[in-house]
Amino acid sequence: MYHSPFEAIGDWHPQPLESLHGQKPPEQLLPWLLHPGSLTAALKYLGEGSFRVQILNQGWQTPRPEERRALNLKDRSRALVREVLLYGNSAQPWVYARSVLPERTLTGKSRYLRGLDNRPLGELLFSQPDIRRGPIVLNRLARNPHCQQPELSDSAPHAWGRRSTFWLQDKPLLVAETFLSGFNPHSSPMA
Ligand SMILES: C=C(O[C@@H]1C=C(C(=O)O)C=C[C@H]1O)C(=O)O
Repeated sequence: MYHSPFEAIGDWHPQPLESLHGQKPPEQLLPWLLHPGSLTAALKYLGEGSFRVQILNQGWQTPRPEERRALNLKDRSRALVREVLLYGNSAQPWVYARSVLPERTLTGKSRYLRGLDNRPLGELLFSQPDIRRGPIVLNRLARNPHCQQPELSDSAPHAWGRRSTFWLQDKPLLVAETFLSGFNPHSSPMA
C-alpha cells in the first residue's frame, strides 16, 4: 500500500514568515521557498542540466480536506493527485511534490494534463501564456512513519515546503513542493 511520504504539520502560512512552530527555514532555503518562477527550471539550472521526475503515485482520488478547502471543492470531488520526486545532479532526491488537479480543471484546453507522465508538470504549466499563480504559502511537513519509499530512507523527519494555486483559464490546481534534506543549494534560484 502506498503512503504519501510527507504531510503538512499545520495550516499553510502566508509570507512573510517569522517562524513556524518555533522553527525558521534555513537561510539558504528561503529564496527557493519563495521563488516565483518554475522550480523545474531553477532545479535544472542548479543541476547543470541534470533533472528527472520519478512518479511515486498518480491517480484519481478525493483530495485531502485542506486541499479541497484551498481549491474550493465539494467533499466528494475527484482530482488527479500526482506525487513525484524531483532529482537534479545527485543520487538523492531534492524535492517531493504533490499536485492536485481537480477533474473540472482537466477539461477543455487543459484536458492534456490528464496524460501527465515523466515530463515535469512545470514545463507544461509555465508554457501556457495565460497561466496565473496565486500567493506562495509555507509550511513545515513531517515524514509519514508508514512511508516505505526507499529513496527517502535517508530523509530527515521534518522538511520545509511551499504551496500555491495555479490558474489555467480560471480553473485551479494546487502544487505543493517539499524540499528534502538531500537538497543543499549553493546558490539562490536563477532569476
Ligand atoms: C510547478 C512546477 O512543476 C514541478 C514539477 C512537478 C511534477 O512534474 O509533478 C511538480 C511540482 C513542481 O516542482 C514547477 O516547475 O514550478
